[in-house]
Amino acid sequence: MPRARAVVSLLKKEERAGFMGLGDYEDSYEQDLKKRITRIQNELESAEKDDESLRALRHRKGFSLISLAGYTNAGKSTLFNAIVNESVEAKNMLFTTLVPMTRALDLGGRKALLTDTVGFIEDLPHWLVDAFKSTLDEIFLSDLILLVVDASEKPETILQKLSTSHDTLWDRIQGVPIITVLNKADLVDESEFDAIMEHVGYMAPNPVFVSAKKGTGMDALKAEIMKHLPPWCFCSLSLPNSEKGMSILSWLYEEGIVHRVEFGQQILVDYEARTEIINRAHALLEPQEAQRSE
Ligand SMILES: Nc1nc2c(ncn2[C@@H]2O[C@H](COP(=O)(O)OP(=O)(O)OP(=O)(O)O)[C@@H](O)[C@H]2O)c(=O)[nH]1
Ligand SMILES: [Mg+2]
Repeated sequence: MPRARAVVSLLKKEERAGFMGLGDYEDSYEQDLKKRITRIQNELESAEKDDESLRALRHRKGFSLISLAGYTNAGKSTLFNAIVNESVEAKNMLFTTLVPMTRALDLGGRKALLTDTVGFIEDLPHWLVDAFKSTLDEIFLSDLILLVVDASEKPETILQKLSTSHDTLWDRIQGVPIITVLNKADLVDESEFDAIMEHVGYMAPNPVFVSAKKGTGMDALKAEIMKHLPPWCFCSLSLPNSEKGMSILSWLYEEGIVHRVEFGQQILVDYEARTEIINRAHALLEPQEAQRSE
């Protein structure tokens, strides 16, 4: 926040020509930058407040975190709304109140937090880059990044933006998978598709074409998301047929996908969940109670 505030005051001071050595400043660009700074300030403010609680909740609850990243105007917010409208929202309303641009979704039984972020802008002055970078933390914490690109731009521009986005993300994400989403497919015709694929092929081998505005390509995108979520493991567990066993079972229903339950002297349950959930379920049982096979 103090940094963002300094950024605003710096900008105010420097509103005259010659700012950043770029000569005359166009009004619209200046306005755009100011609006962006206000948004970054808001993001910083909410990020500071929510970061810890979000991270803690996410880990405790076994959520996967998916972030929308990309240049400004690529259509991230439109895509965010399209995905949210098409998906079942997870019942955990806590997240919606905690973080305005994050929604808890239920993707075929897998719970995910989808977060919209502020877009990259070209030629950010270096002192602003620092302030901006902290808003990227949301992206760096992700399990999966949807890198949204405006496919209606020239193939050269698409490639250049993809490349800059990768450079920005690469150092910090350490192997987090990136799905390239070529948005605004409704503005692209057949021959342009081919030109885009030729240009971006090596950088984005399996891009998904969507139109966030028209809602097309969403099934393919969801399938791609499911494919890239952190792996879950199958596990069979034998629980005591007791109050404790029942409460672990209901916890498993909440945290994972329960495929089969058989009630007898023991409760036999086949389920699927993140490894940390499987380990916790196991740890909740006394050694003699647990019989696990994976
Ligand atoms: N034709 C078309 N326009 C789209 C599509 N998706 C988004 N747009 C338009 O593109 C513009 C930018 O969309 P946003 O969703 O605000 O873009 P953003 O990436 O969130 O931008 P920032 O928040 O500034 O980073 C808006 O005018 C949208 O209506 C699409 O699939 N097709
Ligand atoms: Mg947006």
